[in-house]
Amino acid sequence: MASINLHNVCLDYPLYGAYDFSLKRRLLGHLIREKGETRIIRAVDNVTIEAEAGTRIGLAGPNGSGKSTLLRLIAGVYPPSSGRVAVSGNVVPLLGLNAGVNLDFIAEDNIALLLRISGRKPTRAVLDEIWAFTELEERMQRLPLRMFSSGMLMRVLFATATAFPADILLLDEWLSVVDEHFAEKAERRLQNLVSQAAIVIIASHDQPLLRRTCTSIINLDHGRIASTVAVEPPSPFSFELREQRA
Ligand SMILES: Nc1ncnc2c1ncn2[C@@H]1O[C@H](COP(=O)(O)OP(=O)(O)OP(=O)(O)O)[C@@H](O)[C@H]1O
Repeated sequence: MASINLHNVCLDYPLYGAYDFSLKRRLLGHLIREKGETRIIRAVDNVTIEAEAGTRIGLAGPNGSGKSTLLRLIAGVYPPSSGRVAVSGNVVPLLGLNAGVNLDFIAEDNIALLLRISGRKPTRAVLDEIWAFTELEERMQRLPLRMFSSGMLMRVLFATATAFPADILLLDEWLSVVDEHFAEKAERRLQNLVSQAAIVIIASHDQPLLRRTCTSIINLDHGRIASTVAVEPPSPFSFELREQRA
C-alpha cells in the first residue's frame, strides 16, 4: 500500500564558502566575518505531511519557498537534516532536466539506464515506444544528450519517466520548456498516469492546474507550511448547469 509520512522534516543546504564571493570579503577575509554567521539555508522547515492512496497534493508558494526541495526529499534525492521521512511504494519522480542523466551518454543508453534504475527492463519494444513518444528523429537516439536542446531533453526524460504507471508520482513544474504540441500530448499522458497513481504530489505556480488535479493544496512560505487548503471537487450540480447551457 502506497503511503508518504513526513514528520517534522527539515532540510538545510550547506553554503560552502558562499559568503566569500564579494570582492570586499575576498580582500579583507576573516577581518569582516561576523561571529555566528549562518552557513546554511533552511529550505524545508519543520514540515509534517501524511498521504495515503487517493491523495493528490499540490505544492504552491513563491519562488524559493521550498517546493522542489520537498519533492526531492520525498524522492530520496536528499536525506532530511532532521525529522523522519517514510515512503512506501514505487516512486516516479519527474523533477527536472538534470535529474539522473549523464549528458555524455547517448540518448538510448540514458533511457535504458533510467529504466533499470526504476526496476524496469529496457526491451527493444519499450525503447521503441518511448522513442516514438518523443517524436524526435530516429538518428538522435545515438547522439549524446549534451547535443539536445532543453525541450528535446525534456521530451526524452518525460517519455521515459511516464512509460510505466507509478504508485507515487512526484511532479515538479518543468513542462515549460517543451513546445505547445508536445505539452498538450504530455498533459494527456500525464493525466492518464495521475489517474492510475495512488499518490500524486505536484509542485506548480499554475493554480488552475493544481485545482484541476489535486485534492488539497499546501502553501509553502520560507520552507514552512503556511496553510493547507482542501480543493472542492466540482459539484455535479454545476456540471449539469454547464451542460445545460452548452
Ligand atoms: N542546491 C542548493 N544549494 C543551496 N541552496 C539551495 C539549493 N537549491 C535550493 N536552494 C535554496 O533553497 C530554498 C528553496 O529552494 P527550492 O528550489 O526548493 O524552492 P522552490 O519553491 O521550488 O522555488 P521555485 O518556485 O523558484 O522553483 C531557496 O532559498 C534556494 O535558494
